[in-house]
Amino acid sequence: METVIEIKHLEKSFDQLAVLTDINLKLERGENLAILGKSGTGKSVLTKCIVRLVQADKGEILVLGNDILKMDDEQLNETRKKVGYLFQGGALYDSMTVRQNLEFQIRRTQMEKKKKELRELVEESLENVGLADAINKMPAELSGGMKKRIGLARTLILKPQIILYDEPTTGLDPVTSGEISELILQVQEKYNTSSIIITHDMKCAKMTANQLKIMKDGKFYAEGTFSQLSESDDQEVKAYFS
Ligand SMILES: Nc1ncnc2c1ncn2[C@@H]1O[C@H](COP(=O)(O)OP(=O)(O)OP(=O)(O)O)[C@@H](O)[C@H]1O
Repeated sequence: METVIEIKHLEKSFDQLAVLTDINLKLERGENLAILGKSGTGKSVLTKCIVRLVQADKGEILVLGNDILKMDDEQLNETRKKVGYLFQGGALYDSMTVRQNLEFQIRRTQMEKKKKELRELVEESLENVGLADAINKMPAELSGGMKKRIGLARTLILKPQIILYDEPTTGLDPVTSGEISELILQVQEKYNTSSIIITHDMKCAKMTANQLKIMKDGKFYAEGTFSQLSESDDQEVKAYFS
């Protein structure tokens, strides 16, 4: 097995607020890890630390073998190309068509591509999420579920080795949530990506994750597979499965 992310004793505070107190985790290649936890426990802060959108205070964050906290800007940019981050709202640019949103992702990372190659990449990533027809639409014309799919297509276009999903199914109806979870699985199988999935959606965790961790007071309180945790006698853990 190859470890793609390893975090050791990560700490992060904002002024007096200690958000992450002692985070330790390992993510292996091809594995999906779901992180559960009450609102405000620091799940988003943790994923942002992994790509240094938030600067950690202490600890080690090894991404593909290198410590993200010690990288210069160039190394950080290179690493960020390999780590896709799917934000909660999909974060599409409203004034751009779907095609332009996807092309911009490539331009932003200064990857040189010929026009034909760029067109093919855009089309392929839209096909991957089942939305080839939406290529000329504006984000305002898309439903919430479609926006999430396009957000994922935009992440996939860079062919990341790791994907960080921040609440990929929040705000969606159960059927569409199921479709997004199915898509997360398909991506993992097709590209052998490794993912961290922050979610409140237990169905999503059950469908997608090889391992689950429950966060509480800035650290992981419990961990295991879905079936292991679902059989736990601990009241705090049980609460997630009731
Ligand atoms: N840039 C920031 N500056 C100050 N405080 C912050 C910042 N970012 C996050 N926080 C605080 O850190 C805590 C954890 O926030 P975070 O968004 O990680 O929670 P979460 O577990 O992802 O919650 P949710 O499930 O509701 O999305 C919150 O108290 C939040 O107010």
